[in-house]
Amino acid sequence: MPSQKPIRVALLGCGTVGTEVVRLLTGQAADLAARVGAPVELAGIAVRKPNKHREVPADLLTTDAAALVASDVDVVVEVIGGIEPARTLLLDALRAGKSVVTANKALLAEHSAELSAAADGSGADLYFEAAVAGAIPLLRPLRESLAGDRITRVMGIVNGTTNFILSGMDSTGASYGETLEEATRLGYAEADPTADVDGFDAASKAAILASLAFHTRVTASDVHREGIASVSAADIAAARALGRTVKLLAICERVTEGDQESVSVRVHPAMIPRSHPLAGVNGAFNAVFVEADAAGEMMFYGQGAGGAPTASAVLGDLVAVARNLVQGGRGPRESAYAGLPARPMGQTPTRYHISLDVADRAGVLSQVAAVFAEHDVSIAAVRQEGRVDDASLVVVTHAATDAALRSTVDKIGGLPVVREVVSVMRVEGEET
Ligand SMILES: NC(=O)c1ccc[n+]([C@@H]2O[C@H](COP(=O)([O-])OP(=O)(O)OC[C@H]3O[C@@H](n4cnc5c(N)ncnc54)[C@H](O)[C@@H]3O)[C@@H](O)[C@H]2O)c1
Ligand SMILES: N[C@@H](CCO)C(=O)O
Ligand code: NA
Repeated sequence: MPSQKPIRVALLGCGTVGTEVVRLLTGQAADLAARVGAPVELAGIAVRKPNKHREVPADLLTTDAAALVASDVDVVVEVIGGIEPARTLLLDALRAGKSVVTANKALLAEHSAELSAAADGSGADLYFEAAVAGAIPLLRPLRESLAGDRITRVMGIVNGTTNFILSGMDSTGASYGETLEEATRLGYAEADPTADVDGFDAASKAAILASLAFHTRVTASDVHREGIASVSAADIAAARALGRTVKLLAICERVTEGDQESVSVRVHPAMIPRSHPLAGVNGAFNAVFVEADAAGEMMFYGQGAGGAPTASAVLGDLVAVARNLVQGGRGPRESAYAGLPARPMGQTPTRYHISLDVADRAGVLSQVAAVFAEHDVSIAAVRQEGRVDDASLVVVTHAATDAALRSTVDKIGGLPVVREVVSVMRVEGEET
């Protein structure tokens, strides 16, 4: 057993993740001590409701999180969530030289500059593996394992709730509303699912991923965000007809134009081929596809949410910061030296799938094609199927700027021969 002085840990928040952090920390105390080289001791747990029943030691509970942070602790683990009071508590901890482990993506996506500066000021560690894709080791590979490579793209499914809903719509053909109800009933979607279904959660994670991948400070406001509420059963059926499926993707891309580089960071639903590795990621699982110059393509897959999986990542970080305290040294600092500009969505190259109901008569296809040509959008594939008195027309484009594609869709929707724009969706994951 290590004889070193214990590493004292303050836990802030004891909900879904916090409860599991306590369980792992106490249940594996001897192994953790051996791995760290000193006992890791829970000094206190800050909660809001001390009388709520919890499977944690009652004598450690306090409602005064600020006093716990200010007490004689070495590490602060934050699993409260939200901006305040988490921001102030963590800034106080870091400024006092206490290392921080947090799962709080919303906070990091807005305030990582301030938090990193506070950590640098005192030499404390700031670790946050649990903030993106839960248990899946992803941030450490980006920050450390791939630090010698040049990452060009990070694309993934980073929200379990929306993936559960889209997978359900795909397998049953049901509407978005019906599937959301089912997800809520089964406890996957929260009572207020806004952060998930409107893409806020995924956008925070995309900002964190892009910052690490491109050594550039990216915040949530740099991320173009679209949720899944407008994905219809018709969109899913249109994807299915083309051998594709719809996923909510977080996409972080390095865009090179001449000698200018920028980063495009976006969250939106997109059709991907069923043969793509991300297409087989169903239910509440997460997966992230990374492309780097030398390493090539990599995929990280596993449980992106849930108390125990998220606590696994928190404990991994806790062991890392505790080891640094015992052995000396520090984890990686923020690396934002590249400072690449964020590319506006309108200027980002994307591809569209457009499904239309059109009149079935001579010249319709050429009228539609003319609108694409007018906007300099090149067509990759067209499929037309005649029905009794109209026709279904499906167009898949080559890459063009998102603004040109949007204008094309607007103009096509206004053509008298177009009866209905059935489905418009971006296409990712293959060259056409
Ligand atoms: N649940 C997941 O699957 C998951 C996955 C990855 C990351 N996260 C992140 O982990 C964090 C915690 O998530 P959770 O699911 O455990 O949330 P939760 O709502 O279950 O738990 C948060 C707890 O913090 C408590 N709290 C609120 N304000 C407090 C305060 N001022 N002082 C002390 N306690 C306070 C709440 O009462 C609640 O019990 C969030 O940042 C979340 O985004 C969660
Ligand atoms: N609400 C998130 C939790 C994990 O961050 C999800 O559904 O993926
Ligand atoms: Na992770």
